[in-house]
Amino acid sequence: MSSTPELHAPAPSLLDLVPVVPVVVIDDLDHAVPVAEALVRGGLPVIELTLRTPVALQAIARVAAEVPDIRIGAGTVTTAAQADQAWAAGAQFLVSPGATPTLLDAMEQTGLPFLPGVATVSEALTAVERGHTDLKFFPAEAAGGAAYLSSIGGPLPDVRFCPTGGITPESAPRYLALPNVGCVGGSWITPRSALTEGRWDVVASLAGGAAALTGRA
Ligand SMILES: O=C(O)C(=O)C[C@H](O)[C@H](O)COP(=O)(O)O
Repeated sequence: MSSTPELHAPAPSLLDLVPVVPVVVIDDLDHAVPVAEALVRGGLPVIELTLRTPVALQAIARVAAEVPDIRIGAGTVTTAAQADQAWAAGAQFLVSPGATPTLLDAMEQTGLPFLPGVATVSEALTAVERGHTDLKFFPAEAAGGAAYLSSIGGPLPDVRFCPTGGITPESAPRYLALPNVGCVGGSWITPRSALTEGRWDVVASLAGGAAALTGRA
């Protein structure tokens, strides 16, 4: 019997999907699908929908069901229960602003890829001890910015980050130029005013600008 070797390409890291992961706050459930569609149109087929509003889980479920072209994740996962709820709603990845052992347990148990949040070298080492080398650096600008990440790249050569928090289209290239940064996160792509006014064209245009960002300033 001849056998064709199957190709098992490793799933790309969450850090290598897009240069900027849009961090989105949804107040009105009806905004979820048009926002996601606008991001896809603009060239950013990834959305981190934060669990900060009462409709967030429903919004994740809706996007997962109705916008197949986007990779939908849950952000602001701060409790074990939220990790489970996000998984059940259809989230395809999880992002947390920090990481406790309980939270790491819960996120691991979902089987989803996730980015645990860290702000210090010790926190990063704690995550690495558990096998997690793709991390969120939060709050990026306040915790030391690109200079901080550059400094810790020597002692932590195997760790890569998605810095998030206070990053702008102007500062993003400084981060993206670092070898230990795969992407950045930011909320500037989906301003609240654009959502409340239904300006999906604005979201698509901001997504287009973010999708074109690189480490070359
Ligand atoms: O909600 C979370 O899980 C967070 O960790 C916070 C967000 O990532 C930042 O609020 C986004 O930062 P901005 O682009 O400065 O708005």
